[in-house]
Amino acid sequence: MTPSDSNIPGVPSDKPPRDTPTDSGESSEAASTPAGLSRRGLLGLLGIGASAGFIGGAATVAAVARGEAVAPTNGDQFPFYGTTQAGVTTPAQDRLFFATFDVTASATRDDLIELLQDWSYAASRLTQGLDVSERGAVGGSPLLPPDDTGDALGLPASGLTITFGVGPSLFQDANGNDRFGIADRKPAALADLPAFAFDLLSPSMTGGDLCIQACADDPQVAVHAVRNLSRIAFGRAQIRWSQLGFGRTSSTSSAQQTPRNLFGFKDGTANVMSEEKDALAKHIYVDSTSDQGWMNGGTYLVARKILMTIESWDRARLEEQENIIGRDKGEGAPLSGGSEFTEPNFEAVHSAGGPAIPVDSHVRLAHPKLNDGIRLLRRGYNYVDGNNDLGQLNAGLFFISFQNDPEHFVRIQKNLKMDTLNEYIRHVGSAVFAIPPGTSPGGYVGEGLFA
Ligand SMILES: C=CC1=C(C)c2cc3[nH]c(cc4nc(cc5[nH]c(cc1n2)c(C)c5CCC(=O)O)C(CCC(=O)O)=C4C)c(C)c3C=C
Ligand SMILES: [Fe+2]
Repeated sequence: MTPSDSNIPGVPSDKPPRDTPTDSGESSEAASTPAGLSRRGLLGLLGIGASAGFIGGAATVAAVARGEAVAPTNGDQFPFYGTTQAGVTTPAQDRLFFATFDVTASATRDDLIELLQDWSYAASRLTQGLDVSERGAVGGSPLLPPDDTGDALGLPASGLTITFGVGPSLFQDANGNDRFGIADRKPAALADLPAFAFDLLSPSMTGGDLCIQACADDPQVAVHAVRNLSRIAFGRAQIRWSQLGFGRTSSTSSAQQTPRNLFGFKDGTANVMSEEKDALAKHIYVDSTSDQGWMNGGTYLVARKILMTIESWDRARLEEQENIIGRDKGEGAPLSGGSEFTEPNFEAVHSAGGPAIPVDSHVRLAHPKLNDGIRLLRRGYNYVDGNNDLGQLNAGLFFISFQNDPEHFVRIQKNLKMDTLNEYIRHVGSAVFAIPPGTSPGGYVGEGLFA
Protein backbone atom coordinates (compact mmCIF):
# COMPACT_ATOMS: atom_id res chain seq x y z
CA MET A 1 0.00 0.00 0.00
CA THR A 2 1.22 3.49 -0.72
CA PRO A 3 0.56 5.71 2.29
CA SER A 4 -1.26 8.93 1.71
CA ASP A 5 0.23 12.38 2.09
CA SER A 6 -2.76 13.54 4.02
CA ASN A 7 -0.92 14.01 7.27
CA ILE A 8 2.01 15.91 5.84
CA PRO A 9 0.68 19.35 5.01
CA GLY A 10 3.65 21.24 6.46
CA VAL A 11 2.06 24.60 5.91
CA PRO A 12 0.98 27.06 8.56
CA SER A 13 -2.78 27.08 8.90
CA ASP A 14 -4.91 30.17 8.81
CA LYS A 15 -7.30 28.69 11.40
CA PRO A 16 -7.76 30.80 14.52
CA PRO A 17 -6.27 29.61 17.81
CA ARG A 18 -8.29 27.81 20.49
CA ASP A 19 -12.00 28.29 19.99
CA THR A 20 -11.96 31.82 18.74
CA PRO A 21 -15.66 32.35 18.02
CA THR A 22 -16.88 32.80 14.51
CA ASP A 23 -19.29 35.55 13.59
CA SER A 24 -22.13 33.22 14.52
CA GLY A 25 -20.75 32.99 18.01
CA GLU A 26 -20.19 29.24 17.61
CA SER A 27 -16.93 27.40 17.78
CA SER A 28 -15.17 27.76 14.45
CA GLU A 29 -14.63 24.00 14.52
CA ALA A 30 -17.97 22.80 15.79
CA ALA A 31 -19.32 21.90 12.38
CA SER A 32 -16.34 19.75 11.50
CA THR A 33 -16.42 17.51 14.57
CA PRO A 34 -18.72 14.57 14.00
CA ALA A 35 -19.89 13.94 17.51
CA GLY A 36 -19.33 15.12 21.02
CA LEU A 37 -17.83 13.26 23.94
CA SER A 38 -19.82 10.35 25.30
CA ARG A 39 -21.65 10.77 28.60
CA ARG A 40 -18.89 8.63 30.13
CA GLY A 41 -16.21 10.91 28.68
CA LEU A 42 -17.92 13.98 30.09
CA LEU A 43 -18.15 12.27 33.46
CA GLY A 44 -14.45 11.59 33.24
CA LEU A 45 -13.79 15.28 32.74
CA LEU A 46 -15.78 15.96 35.87
CA GLY A 47 -13.77 13.38 37.75
CA ILE A 48 -16.89 11.32 38.40
CA GLY A 49 -16.96 7.54 38.02
CA ALA A 50 -19.32 5.66 35.78
CA SER A 51 -21.94 5.17 38.44
CA ALA A 52 -22.29 8.87 39.08
CA GLY A 53 -25.46 10.73 38.30
CA PHE A 54 -26.78 12.68 35.42
CA ILE A 55 -25.12 15.90 34.30
CA GLY A 56 -27.71 18.59 33.88
CA GLY A 57 -27.67 21.26 31.22
CA ALA A 58 -25.82 19.45 28.49
CA ALA A 59 -26.89 22.04 25.92
CA THR A 60 -24.11 23.41 23.79
CA VAL A 61 -22.59 26.52 25.22
CA ALA A 62 -21.17 29.02 22.78
CA ALA A 63 -17.38 28.92 22.81
CA VAL A 64 -15.57 31.69 24.54
CA ALA A 65 -12.81 33.72 22.95
CA ARG A 66 -9.33 32.59 24.01
CA GLY A 67 -5.91 34.04 24.04
CA GLU A 68 -6.70 37.54 22.85
CA ALA A 69 -3.71 38.86 24.72
CA VAL A 70 -1.24 36.32 23.33
CA ALA A 71 -0.22 36.45 19.71
CA PRO A 72 0.08 32.83 18.50
CA THR A 73 3.54 32.15 17.21
CA ASN A 74 3.15 28.63 15.92
CA GLY A 75 -0.24 27.95 14.43
CA ASP A 76 1.02 24.96 12.41
CA GLN A 77 -1.69 22.35 12.19
CA PHE A 78 -1.56 18.76 11.04
CA PRO A 79 -4.92 17.15 10.38
CA PHE A 80 -5.93 14.41 12.77
CA TYR A 81 -7.97 12.67 10.08
CA GLY A 82 -6.30 10.83 7.21
CA THR A 83 -5.64 7.36 5.86
CA THR A 84 -2.60 7.11 8.14
CA GLN A 85 -2.27 8.57 11.63
CA ALA A 86 -0.28 11.78 12.00
CA GLY A 87 2.91 11.74 14.07
CA VAL A 88 4.76 9.15 12.03
CA THR A 89 5.97 10.90 8.88
CA THR A 90 4.94 14.35 10.15
CA PRO A 91 8.11 16.52 10.28
CA ALA A 92 9.32 15.81 13.82
CA GLN A 93 8.23 18.51 16.24
CA ASP A 94 10.52 19.77 19.03
CA ARG A 95 8.72 18.19 21.97
CA LEU A 96 7.18 14.90 22.97
CA PHE A 97 4.87 13.74 25.71
CA PHE A 98 4.42 10.00 25.50
CA ALA A 99 2.16 8.01 27.81
CA THR A 100 1.04 4.43 28.04
CA PHE A 101 -2.26 3.48 29.66
CA ASP A 102 -3.73 0.46 31.35
CA VAL A 103 -7.40 -0.17 30.68
CA THR A 104 -9.15 -0.76 34.02
CA ALA A 105 -10.00 -4.33 34.94
CA SER A 106 -13.73 -3.57 35.07
CA ALA A 107 -13.90 -1.94 31.61
CA THR A 108 -16.00 -3.75 29.01
CA ARG A 109 -15.62 -3.99 25.24
CA ASP A 110 -18.19 -1.19 24.86
CA ASP A 111 -16.26 0.95 27.35
CA LEU A 112 -13.10 0.48 25.30
CA ILE A 113 -14.85 1.38 22.04
CA GLU A 114 -16.39 4.46 23.62
CA LEU A 115 -13.01 5.50 25.03
CA LEU A 116 -11.38 5.29 21.60
CA GLN A 117 -14.29 7.27 20.14
CA ASP A 118 -13.94 9.94 22.82
CA TRP A 119 -10.19 10.12 22.37
CA SER A 120 -10.50 10.47 18.60
CA TYR A 121 -13.10 13.21 18.94
CA ALA A 122 -11.01 15.09 21.51
CA ALA A 123 -7.81 14.63 19.48
CA SER A 124 -9.51 16.03 16.37
CA ARG A 125 -10.21 19.19 18.38
CA LEU A 126 -6.91 19.47 20.25
CA THR A 127 -4.88 19.18 17.05
CA GLN A 128 -6.78 22.18 15.70
CA GLY A 129 -5.75 24.23 18.73
CA LEU A 130 -9.21 23.90 20.25
CA ASP A 131 -10.26 22.98 23.75
CA VAL A 132 -11.08 19.35 24.41
CA SER A 133 -14.83 19.94 24.12
CA GLU A 134 -17.09 22.74 22.99
CA ARG A 135 -17.66 23.93 26.53
CA GLY A 136 -13.94 23.87 27.05
CA ALA A 137 -12.12 25.52 29.93
CA VAL A 138 -14.38 28.48 30.62
CA GLY A 139 -17.60 27.93 28.64
CA GLY A 140 -19.33 25.58 31.05
CA SER A 141 -21.29 25.94 34.25
CA PRO A 142 -19.47 27.77 37.03
CA LEU A 143 -20.85 25.07 39.32
CA LEU A 144 -18.99 22.24 37.56
CA PRO A 145 -15.31 21.51 36.97
CA PRO A 146 -14.38 22.81 33.52
CA ASP A 147 -14.26 20.29 30.66
CA ASP A 148 -10.80 21.49 29.64
CA THR A 149 -7.97 22.03 32.13
CA GLY A 150 -7.22 25.41 30.54
CA ASP A 151 -3.42 25.18 30.56
CA ALA A 152 -3.28 25.68 26.81
CA LEU A 153 -5.59 28.70 26.69
CA GLY A 154 -4.08 31.25 24.33
CA LEU A 155 -1.65 28.78 22.84
CA PRO A 156 -1.87 27.90 19.15
CA ALA A 157 -1.95 24.33 17.81
CA SER A 158 1.88 24.32 17.79
CA GLY A 159 2.01 21.49 15.27
CA LEU A 160 0.38 19.07 17.72
CA THR A 161 -0.06 15.50 16.53
CA ILE A 162 -1.73 12.80 18.60
CA THR A 163 -0.98 9.20 17.69
CA PHE A 164 -2.82 6.31 19.34
CA GLY A 165 -1.56 2.75 19.69
CA VAL A 166 -2.73 -0.58 21.09
CA GLY A 167 -0.39 -2.91 22.96
CA PRO A 168 -0.25 -6.73 23.08
CA SER A 169 -1.81 -6.81 26.57
CA LEU A 170 -5.02 -5.21 25.24
CA PHE A 171 -5.77 -8.41 23.36
CA GLN A 172 -4.94 -10.93 26.06
CA ASP A 173 -3.98 -10.48 29.68
CA ALA A 174 -1.06 -12.28 31.34
CA ASN A 175 -3.32 -15.30 31.93
CA GLY A 176 -4.33 -15.49 28.29
CA ASN A 177 -7.83 -14.12 28.86
CA ASP A 178 -9.52 -12.45 25.91
CA ARG A 179 -10.29 -9.19 27.68
CA PHE A 180 -12.40 -7.44 25.06
CA GLY A 181 -13.31 -10.17 22.59
CA ILE A 182 -10.52 -9.14 20.23
CA ALA A 183 -7.92 -11.88 20.85
CA ASP A 184 -8.47 -13.24 17.33
CA ARG A 185 -7.74 -9.76 15.95
CA LYS A 186 -4.24 -9.64 17.40
CA PRO A 187 -1.65 -9.38 14.62
CA ALA A 188 1.03 -12.09 14.82
CA ALA A 189 3.63 -9.30 14.68
CA LEU A 190 2.33 -7.66 17.87
CA ALA A 191 4.20 -9.52 20.60
CA ASP A 192 6.17 -8.41 23.63
CA LEU A 193 9.78 -7.71 22.74
CA PRO A 194 12.33 -10.33 23.78
CA ALA A 195 15.00 -9.62 26.40
CA PHE A 196 18.16 -8.14 24.90
CA ALA A 197 21.76 -8.16 26.12
CA PHE A 198 22.41 -5.27 28.55
CA ASP A 199 18.69 -4.66 29.17
CA LEU A 200 18.04 -3.12 32.57
CA LEU A 201 14.32 -2.63 32.20
CA SER A 202 12.26 -1.20 34.99
CA PRO A 203 8.70 -2.61 35.20
CA SER A 204 7.48 0.92 35.98
CA MET A 205 8.61 2.06 32.51
CA THR A 206 7.51 -0.94 30.51
CA GLY A 207 4.41 -2.03 28.60
CA GLY A 208 0.88 -0.66 28.47
CA ASP A 209 -2.50 -1.56 26.92
CA LEU A 210 -2.74 1.70 24.98
CA CYS A 211 -0.36 4.53 24.13
CA ILE A 212 -0.61 8.16 23.20
CA GLN A 213 2.28 9.89 21.47
CA ALA A 214 1.71 13.66 21.59
CA CYS A 215 4.26 15.74 19.69
CA ALA A 216 4.21 19.53 19.46
CA ASP A 217 6.53 22.48 19.20
CA ASP A 218 5.39 23.64 22.63
CA PRO A 219 5.72 21.21 25.57
CA GLN A 220 2.72 22.79 27.29
CA VAL A 221 0.53 21.90 24.32
CA ALA A 222 1.76 18.28 24.28
CA VAL A 223 1.27 17.87 28.03
CA HIS A 224 -2.14 19.55 27.88
CA ALA A 225 -3.23 17.05 25.24
CA VAL A 226 -2.26 13.93 27.19
CA ARG A 227 -3.52 15.38 30.46
CA ASN A 228 -6.96 16.05 29.01
CA LEU A 229 -7.14 12.72 27.20
CA SER A 230 -6.23 11.08 30.48
CA ARG A 231 -9.07 12.94 32.23
CA ILE A 232 -11.50 11.71 29.60
CA ALA A 233 -10.32 8.17 30.27
CA PHE A 234 -11.11 8.44 33.98
CA GLY A 235 -12.65 5.20 35.21
CA ARG A 236 -11.81 3.43 31.95
CA ALA A 237 -8.02 3.70 31.66
CA GLN A 238 -5.20 5.29 33.60
CA ILE A 239 -1.64 6.31 32.84
CA ARG A 240 0.87 3.53 33.48
CA TRP A 241 4.03 5.48 32.69
CA SER A 242 4.95 8.56 30.70
CA GLN A 243 7.91 10.44 29.32
CA LEU A 244 8.59 14.03 28.42
CA GLY A 245 11.08 14.55 25.61
CA PHE A 246 12.79 17.53 24.03
CA GLY A 247 15.06 18.29 21.11
CA ARG A 248 13.89 15.74 18.56
CA THR A 249 16.76 13.41 17.79
CA SER A 250 15.64 12.54 14.30
CA SER A 251 14.67 14.28 11.11
CA THR A 252 11.71 12.75 9.35
CA SER A 253 11.79 15.10 6.39
CA SER A 254 14.74 16.12 4.24
CA ALA A 255 13.58 19.72 4.74
CA GLN A 256 14.65 19.44 8.38
CA GLN A 257 18.19 19.93 9.66
CA THR A 258 19.61 16.88 11.37
CA PRO A 259 19.39 17.45 15.15
CA ARG A 260 21.85 16.20 17.76
CA ASN A 261 21.45 13.76 20.61
CA LEU A 262 22.91 14.25 24.11
CA PHE A 263 26.21 12.65 23.01
CA GLY A 264 26.53 15.66 20.69
CA PHE A 265 26.23 13.67 17.44
CA LYS A 266 23.89 14.31 14.55
CA ASP A 267 21.12 11.73 14.84
CA GLY A 268 18.73 10.90 12.04
CA THR A 269 21.00 11.31 9.01
CA ALA A 270 20.18 7.92 7.51
CA ASN A 271 16.56 7.90 8.68
CA VAL A 272 13.65 6.98 6.41
CA MET A 273 12.26 10.37 5.38
CA SER A 274 8.66 11.28 4.60
CA GLU A 275 9.66 12.05 1.00
CA GLU A 276 10.79 8.44 0.44
CA LYS A 277 7.41 7.05 -0.62
CA ASP A 278 8.75 3.68 -1.78
CA ALA A 279 10.74 3.17 1.42
CA LEU A 280 7.70 4.11 3.54
CA ALA A 281 5.59 1.55 1.72
CA LYS A 282 8.30 -1.10 1.92
CA HIS A 283 9.58 -0.63 5.47
CA ILE A 284 7.16 1.44 7.56
CA TYR A 285 3.50 0.91 6.68
CA VAL A 286 1.61 -2.36 6.90
CA ASP A 287 0.00 -3.39 3.61
CA SER A 288 -2.84 -5.69 2.56
CA THR A 289 -0.66 -8.79 2.97
CA SER A 290 -0.91 -8.44 6.76
CA ASP A 291 -2.65 -11.24 8.67
CA GLN A 292 -5.05 -8.63 10.09
CA GLY A 293 -6.91 -6.46 7.57
CA TRP A 294 -7.60 -3.77 10.17
CA MET A 295 -3.85 -2.98 10.30
CA ASN A 296 -3.66 -2.17 6.58
CA GLY A 297 -2.18 1.36 6.48
CA GLY A 298 -1.01 1.11 10.08
CA THR A 299 2.47 0.64 11.50
CA TYR A 300 4.17 -0.52 14.72
CA LEU A 301 5.79 1.71 17.32
CA VAL A 302 8.69 0.53 19.45
CA ALA A 303 9.62 2.76 22.39
CA ARG A 304 12.87 2.28 24.33
CA LYS A 305 13.93 4.55 27.14
CA ILE A 306 17.72 4.51 26.90
CA LEU A 307 19.78 5.95 29.75
CA MET A 308 23.01 7.54 28.53
CA THR A 309 25.92 7.88 30.95
CA ILE A 310 26.76 11.27 29.59
CA GLU A 311 29.35 12.11 32.27
CA SER A 312 31.50 9.11 31.24
CA TRP A 313 30.94 9.88 27.57
CA ASP A 314 32.07 13.46 28.05
CA ARG A 315 35.39 12.17 29.36
CA ALA A 316 35.98 9.95 26.30
CA ARG A 317 38.42 11.26 23.67
CA LEU A 318 36.85 12.75 20.56
CA GLU A 319 38.52 10.07 18.43
CA GLU A 320 36.98 7.34 20.60
CA GLN A 321 33.53 8.95 20.46
CA GLU A 322 33.74 9.11 16.66
CA ASN A 323 34.94 5.51 16.38
CA ILE A 324 32.05 4.34 18.55
CA ILE A 325 29.45 6.08 16.40
CA GLY A 326 31.29 5.56 13.07
CA ARG A 327 30.75 9.18 12.01
CA ASP A 328 32.57 12.42 12.71
CA LYS A 329 31.15 14.67 15.36
CA GLY A 330 31.28 17.97 13.49
CA GLU A 331 29.54 17.14 10.22
CA GLY A 332 28.10 13.71 10.86
CA ALA A 333 30.02 12.36 7.85
CA PRO A 334 30.89 8.64 7.81
CA LEU A 335 34.49 7.96 8.88
CA SER A 336 35.06 6.51 5.40
CA GLY A 337 34.89 10.09 4.06
CA GLY A 338 32.59 12.50 2.27
CA SER A 339 29.92 14.66 3.86
CA GLU A 340 26.88 13.99 6.05
CA PHE A 341 24.75 12.23 3.44
CA THR A 342 27.55 10.25 1.77
CA GLU A 343 26.87 6.50 2.01
CA PRO A 344 29.29 4.85 4.49
CA ASN A 345 31.91 2.66 2.82
CA PHE A 346 32.61 -0.20 5.19
CA GLU A 347 35.41 -1.49 2.96
CA ALA A 348 37.38 1.77 3.19
CA VAL A 349 40.75 1.42 4.95
CA HIS A 350 42.11 3.87 7.53
CA SER A 351 45.47 5.53 6.73
CA ALA A 352 46.92 3.82 9.81
CA GLY A 353 45.55 0.45 8.65
CA GLY A 354 42.31 -1.34 9.57
CA PRO A 355 38.78 -0.35 8.55
CA ALA A 356 38.01 3.39 8.46
CA ILE A 357 34.65 2.64 10.08
CA PRO A 358 35.30 0.28 13.00
CA VAL A 359 33.54 -3.08 12.71
CA ASP A 360 31.93 -2.62 16.13
CA SER A 361 30.76 0.96 15.48
CA HIS A 362 27.09 1.84 15.89
CA VAL A 363 26.36 2.89 12.31
CA ARG A 364 27.94 -0.22 10.85
CA LEU A 365 26.03 -2.60 13.11
CA ALA A 366 22.74 -0.70 12.60
CA HIS A 367 23.20 -0.31 8.84
CA PRO A 368 20.77 -2.07 6.47
CA LYS A 369 23.74 -3.85 4.83
CA LEU A 370 24.23 -5.86 8.03
CA ASN A 371 20.51 -6.27 8.71
CA ASP A 372 18.93 -7.85 5.63
CA GLY A 373 18.21 -4.41 4.15
CA ILE A 374 15.94 -3.42 7.06
CA ARG A 375 15.28 0.29 7.65
CA LEU A 376 13.45 1.96 10.56
CA LEU A 377 11.80 5.36 10.82
CA ARG A 378 13.33 6.76 14.00
CA ARG A 379 11.47 9.53 15.81
CA GLY A 380 13.17 9.80 19.19
CA TYR A 381 13.67 12.62 21.69
CA ASN A 382 16.24 13.55 24.32
CA TYR A 383 15.16 13.43 27.94
CA VAL A 384 16.51 14.59 31.29
CA ASP A 385 14.71 13.31 34.40
CA GLY A 386 16.59 15.27 37.06
CA ASN A 387 19.76 13.85 38.58
CA ASN A 388 21.01 11.12 40.88
CA ASP A 389 22.70 11.46 44.28
CA LEU A 390 26.11 11.64 42.63
CA GLY A 391 25.14 14.78 40.78
CA GLN A 392 24.86 12.94 37.47
CA LEU A 393 21.97 13.64 35.14
CA ASN A 394 19.36 10.96 34.58
CA ALA A 395 19.48 11.67 30.88
CA GLY A 396 19.22 9.81 27.65
CA LEU A 397 17.37 9.07 24.47
CA PHE A 398 13.69 8.21 24.36
CA PHE A 399 14.06 6.08 21.26
CA ILE A 400 10.94 5.62 19.14
CA SER A 401 10.95 3.75 15.87
CA PHE A 402 8.18 2.95 13.42
CA GLN A 403 8.36 -0.15 11.22
CA ASN A 404 5.90 -2.49 9.57
CA ASP A 405 7.06 -5.33 11.78
CA PRO A 406 8.53 -4.95 15.30
CA GLU A 407 10.76 -7.89 14.41
CA HIS A 408 12.77 -5.43 12.30
CA PHE A 409 13.67 -3.49 15.42
CA VAL A 410 14.47 -6.78 17.17
CA ARG A 411 16.78 -7.78 14.35
CA ILE A 412 18.81 -4.56 14.55
CA GLN A 413 18.82 -4.43 18.36
CA LYS A 414 20.22 -7.99 18.45
CA ASN A 415 22.90 -6.96 15.99
CA LEU A 416 23.82 -4.07 18.30
CA LYS A 417 24.95 -6.57 20.94
CA MET A 418 28.57 -5.97 19.86
CA ASP A 419 28.09 -2.20 19.63
CA THR A 420 30.82 -0.28 21.52
CA LEU A 421 28.09 2.27 22.35
CA ASN A 422 26.75 -0.25 24.89
CA GLU A 423 29.44 0.83 27.34
CA TYR A 424 27.69 4.19 27.61
CA ILE A 425 23.98 3.30 27.43
CA ARG A 426 21.39 1.13 29.19
CA HIS A 427 17.84 0.36 28.04
CA VAL A 428 15.63 1.04 31.06
CA GLY A 429 12.12 1.24 29.54
CA SER A 430 10.36 -0.58 26.71
CA ALA A 431 7.03 -0.97 24.97
CA VAL A 432 5.58 -2.02 21.63
CA PHE A 433 2.27 -0.93 20.08
CA ALA A 434 0.30 -1.47 16.92
CA ILE A 435 -0.54 1.92 15.42
CA PRO A 436 -3.82 1.47 13.54
CA PRO A 437 -4.41 3.36 10.30
CA GLY A 438 -5.99 6.78 10.45
CA THR A 439 -9.69 7.50 10.51
CA SER A 440 -12.12 9.97 8.97
CA PRO A 441 -14.67 12.33 10.55
CA GLY A 442 -17.34 10.26 12.24
CA GLY A 443 -14.96 7.35 12.78
CA TYR A 444 -12.35 6.60 15.42
CA VAL A 445 -8.83 5.25 15.57
CA GLY A 446 -8.95 1.48 16.05
CA GLU A 447 -12.46 1.07 14.58
CA GLY A 448 -11.32 -1.77 12.32
CA LEU A 449 -10.47 -3.78 15.38
CA PHE A 450 -14.13 -4.03 16.36
CA ALA A 451 -15.73 -4.22 12.92
C1 LIG B 1 17.70 -0.88 17.43
C2 LIG B 1 17.74 0.31 16.91
C3 LIG B 1 18.57 1.44 17.41
C4 LIG B 1 18.81 1.84 18.70
C5 LIG B 1 18.28 1.25 19.98
C6 LIG B 1 19.68 2.98 18.62
C7 LIG B 1 20.17 3.70 19.71
C8 LIG B 1 20.99 4.82 19.63
N1 LIG B 1 21.47 5.45 18.50
C9 LIG B 1 22.27 6.50 18.83
C10 LIG B 1 22.94 7.37 17.95
C11 LIG B 1 23.00 7.24 16.54
N2 LIG B 1 22.36 6.31 15.79
C12 LIG B 1 22.67 6.49 14.47
C13 LIG B 1 22.23 5.73 13.40
C14 LIG B 1 21.34 4.66 13.48
N3 LIG B 1 20.83 4.09 14.61
C15 LIG B 1 19.96 3.07 14.29
C16 LIG B 1 19.25 2.24 15.15
C17 LIG B 1 19.27 2.32 16.54
N4 LIG B 1 19.92 3.23 17.30
C18 LIG B 1 19.92 3.01 12.86
C19 LIG B 1 19.06 2.03 12.06
C20 LIG B 1 20.78 3.98 12.38
C21 LIG B 1 21.06 4.27 10.90
C22 LIG B 1 22.17 3.41 10.41
C23 LIG B 1 22.47 3.69 8.96
O1 LIG B 1 21.68 3.32 8.10
O2 LIG B 1 23.51 4.30 8.67
C24 LIG B 1 23.56 7.61 14.38
C25 LIG B 1 24.19 8.15 13.09
C26 LIG B 1 23.36 9.17 12.36
C27 LIG B 1 22.09 8.64 11.79
O3 LIG B 1 22.08 8.03 10.72
O4 LIG B 1 21.07 8.79 12.42
C28 LIG B 1 23.75 8.10 15.67
C29 LIG B 1 24.59 9.27 16.09
C30 LIG B 1 22.26 6.58 20.24
C31 LIG B 1 23.02 7.63 21.03
C32 LIG B 1 21.49 5.55 20.73
C33 LIG B 1 21.17 5.19 22.12
C34 LIG B 1 21.20 6.00 23.12
FE1 LIG C 1 21.26 4.70 16.55
